[in-house]
Formats: sequence, structure tokens, C-alpha cells
Amino acid sequence: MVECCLSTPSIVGAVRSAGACSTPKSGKVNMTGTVKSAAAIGGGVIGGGWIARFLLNGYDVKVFDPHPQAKRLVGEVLANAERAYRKLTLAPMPPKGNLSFVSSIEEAVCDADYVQESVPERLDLKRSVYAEIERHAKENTLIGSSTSGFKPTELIEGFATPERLLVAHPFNPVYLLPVVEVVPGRTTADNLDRAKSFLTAIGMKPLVVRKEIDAHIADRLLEAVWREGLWLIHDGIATTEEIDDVIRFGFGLRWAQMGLFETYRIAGGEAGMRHFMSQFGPALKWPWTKLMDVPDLTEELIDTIAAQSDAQSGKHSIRELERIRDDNLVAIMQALKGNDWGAGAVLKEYESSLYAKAHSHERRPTVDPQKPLALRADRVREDWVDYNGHMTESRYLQVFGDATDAFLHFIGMDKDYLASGRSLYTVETHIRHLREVKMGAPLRVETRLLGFDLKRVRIVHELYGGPENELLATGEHMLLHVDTAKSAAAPMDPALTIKLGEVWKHHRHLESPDYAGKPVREIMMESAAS
Ligand SMILES: NC(=O)C1=CN([C@@H]2O[C@H](COP(=O)(O)OP(=O)(O)OC[C@H]3O[C@@H](n4cnc5c(N)ncnc54)[C@H](O)[C@@H]3O)[C@@H](O)[C@H]2O)C=CC1
Ligand SMILES: C[N+](C)(C)CC(=O)CC(=O)[O-]
Repeated sequence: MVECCLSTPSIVGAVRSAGACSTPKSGKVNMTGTVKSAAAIGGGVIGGGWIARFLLNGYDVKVFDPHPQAKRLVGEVLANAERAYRKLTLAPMPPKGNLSFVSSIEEAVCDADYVQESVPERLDLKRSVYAEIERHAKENTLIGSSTSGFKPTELIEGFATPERLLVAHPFNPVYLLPVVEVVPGRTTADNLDRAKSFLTAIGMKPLVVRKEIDAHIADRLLEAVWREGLWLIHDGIATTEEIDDVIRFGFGLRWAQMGLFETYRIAGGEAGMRHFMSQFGPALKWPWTKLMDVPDLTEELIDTIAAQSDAQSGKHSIRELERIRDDNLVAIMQALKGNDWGAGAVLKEYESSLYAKAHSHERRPTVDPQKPLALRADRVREDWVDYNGHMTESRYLQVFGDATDAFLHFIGMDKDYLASGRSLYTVETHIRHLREVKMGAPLRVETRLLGFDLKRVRIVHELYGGPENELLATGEHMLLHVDTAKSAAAPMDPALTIKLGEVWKHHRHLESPDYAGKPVREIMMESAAS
């Protein structure tokens, strides 16, 4: 917790600037009730994570936090979050939202459709912040609280519009971990739905807690584990590092993918959960845990824990530790995505929503059909670079593959088309690497249709970039239309061929690339030998 800033809104009111709001208080969110802009009240560890998630998902965010270094602190969390997202996904993220720091709660919330409160865990402070939010926010602005343990009915005391306040309890780092415990309190079903769709749209998995309790679901569990950890240190049985080791080399790996009960079902062998319960149930009554006893947090115990923690992790700054943690979380989530499981399944769903948005009319670039199609732009990310300092080979295929996907969306191969059991598979690829492509270089792909018939599409992508906007690489591809259930070639839907025909009407007049259709050159061994 940042000690300097347990400021109450009345103190904050002294620095409030006037005339901040363009929207009158009574203004509706918008016609559809969807969230378009967000405010963050509190930009510490958790507020900073929320701010990063909102911004990276394209929402403008106004932040109020009286901490004198709030800008720097949020900036550092945001930098780490951007770094993590570059590794997390290649899906087209929306343009980043605008971040502004304001000097009052009023300025922060007056235009916002969604407000996330992340001030320190003190009930009086939270309530006074809500009173200020309520005074200045639009009438159907949603308010989410990051509280780790307060129940919504405690939070809403004295609040005139409790139907719009809910607990939205996230997990650190908020920009990566998907789950958010949503505790509705007296929120209306409509507002609950709005909150859930907003949280889902920013890549989260809202889990509605059906009955409010202190500390919701997760912190009840986490506190039990933490309490046992404190006892183990207090009793001199284990150090902070040893406790962390049994988790990270052992059951923590299981928890990341199956949680507690599914793991224990397997631990029951073929007889499953019933056998597990009968074998280990009695142990619950043995003195395996300290139950609700809490060790006194004496200076001595705190010193021991802090010293052990320094010995364990003191060689890294907190920001470095965050980056190590983020890299590991990204690796786990990507592995789980490959298995379409747990947090990986959420990531997969989120990515497909990003692709769908990118290909929707809203964000589709204006395309001039008379020219090669400019459907894909990117930048060489830091983990795309090989030991030569160049974009590594597999990333060329990634960039061209994404450009092919963009082209297929352009001609009408959308989610519904795929769901109908039809798709286009790439059956042949020829990539030419023409110039060095270095880290950070902006890339632009131009796509041209070289021909098509009822079952095949032939395209070529040209990759441009670098300081002179030069041609860096080319990729020529043959795609085959298939019936995915039969895994056999099949004619395309007429809608696709009509669209291809429209593109072809223009592209047939473009100058044919002289390299197209040519194989990799042969090496004449006779001349090499002579
Ligand atoms: N740290 C964690 O692991 C988690 C914390 N939470 C919850 O998130 C909330 C915030 O916790 P942290 O971010 O950890 O605390 P923090 O101490 O890192 O940040 C709190 C921020 O609130 C600011 N603040 C203080 N008074 C304010 C006011 N009147 N208006 C606006 N900003 C004000 C402070 O300057 C500080 O930057 C708490 O309710 C906590 O229980 C939820 C999930 C995890
Ligand atoms: C320790 N804590 C209660 C603040 C933890 C949380 O609320 C969730 C988390 O991120 O572990």
C-alpha cells in the first residue's frame, strides 16, 4: 500500500479543476448501453493493471490518483503490460486508448461509462469515494470495485444508486490474468450483463459469485494457504523460498490448469472423487493445518519473512520480477491455448474476438480494389528476432499467414462460413527473403490475387517496410477450398467466387510479378565443381 495517499475525496476536492465534463450528469451512457470510455479511481498496483488492460483494449481512460508519482507508477506498469501483450498475442489489438491524469474524481468520472475503483482496502475511504463518483457520474455509469474482501452490501451503504455498483475483483497482474470475481450485490440484471460483456470484451472471464461473503471465493482460499505459510515460517519449518518451491515445482503447476477439485478427482484413481474423499477426508480432522489460528505478526516474524524474501528475490527489482512473472504467465497461457484449456481457452476466445473486430466494417481499413489490397500491417516484435538480429524465418510465414487470413475475411470467409464446415487451406507456399528485416521495423503487406477457380485461390503477398519502405519479402500461396468434415476439396460458395471475381476484375490489370510461379532456383552442380 502506498502510505502517502490515503487521501479522502474532500482533500482531493481542493485540487479539483472546474468545467471538466463535456457530458451533463444526466447524460445516458449511450444508445446501446455499451461501455465506450473508462475511469480509474486509484492507480496503484491494481488500478495500474486495470488502466493498462483498458488502454490496450482501445478504451480511453481518465485516472484520478493523488499520489505525487502516480504518472510514473502507472507508466511503468503500462510499459510492462505492453511488453507482455506483444508476447501474449499476435491478434490485431485495437489502437491504444488515450490516457489522461486528472485532478479530481469529478473530472475522471463525468464522461465515463465504466468506473473502476481501486483505492486502498478501507471501507470508509471506499464509501467516500463512491459518494463522490455518484455525485458526478452519468446516471447509468457502471461502477466496479476492486475490493479484495468487502461485500457489496457493505460498500453501498449510503449510496443512492446501488443498482450500478458491483464488486469486480481482479487478480494481479490485472492485464494478464483473466478471471474477475463479480459480486452483484443489488446490481440489476441489466447492469450485471453490461458489466459482464464489457469485462469479456477486454479479455477477462467474469465469474459471478452467487452469494456475497467476506473475501469472495478466491481470497478465502488464498488466505487459508497464506496463513499456513506464515505458520510454517513462524514455527521454523520452512523458509519463504521453500514454501514457494513446493508450490511452483509441485501443486502450483497443477492449479494453473485444473484447479483443486479436478486435480483431486484424478488423485482418487479410477474410483475418482469418491475414493479421494474416503481416503483423505479423515485427514481433515487430523492436525494437518492450523485452521483459523493466525500467528501474531510480531516485528520478529515480519523481519524473518522480509529477510527471507530479500534472500530469495532481492536480486531483482519489483519491475524485473513483474517481467519474469509476466513472461512465465504468457508462456503458460500460450501452452494452455494450444490445448484449448482453462486460461488458454479464454485467450483463444479473446483472440478470435479481436480478429472478428479487426475484420468488421468498423475497423476494416479502406481498401482500394484497383490496387494490391493493403489488409495487414504490423511491426517486428522483440521476440521475432533471431541470433542474427533479423526477423526469424517462421515469423515471415506468420505475417503472410495473417495477411492470408485478412484476405479470406475480405472475400467473405467469416466465422459463420467456417462454422458451416467449409474453409480454405494453404497447400503450397513460396517465400523469398529479399532484405534484412530488423527489430521494431514497421511492416506493411500488399496482397494481390493471381487467379482462382471454383476450388483454388492463388495469391501473392509483398512485404514492405524499413527506412525506405522497400520490398523486403514476398510470399506466394495456393489455397484449396475444402469441405472440412470430409477433408476433401469442394467448390466454394458462390458468394466467395463473386467477391473474388470483383477483386480479379481489377487485379488482372496489375503488372504480373516476374517472380510469381517460379520455383526455388537450381544450383548447377557441374559448374560449381569445375
Ligand atoms: N494488491 C493486490 O494484490 C490486490 C489488491 N486488490 C484490491 O485493490 C484495491 C487497491 O489495492 P492496491 O492497488 O494493491 O493498493 P495500492 O496501495 O497499490 O494503490 C492504491 C492507490 O490508491 C490511491 N488512492 C488513495 N486514496 C485515493 C483517493 N481518495 N482517490 C483515488 N486514489 C486514491 C493511492 O495513491 C494508491 O496509488 C484494494 O481494494 C485491494 O484490496 C485486488 C486484487 C489484488
Ligand atoms: C492479497 N490480496 C488479498 C490482495 C490478493 C487478492 O485480492 C487477489 C490476488 O491478486 O491475489
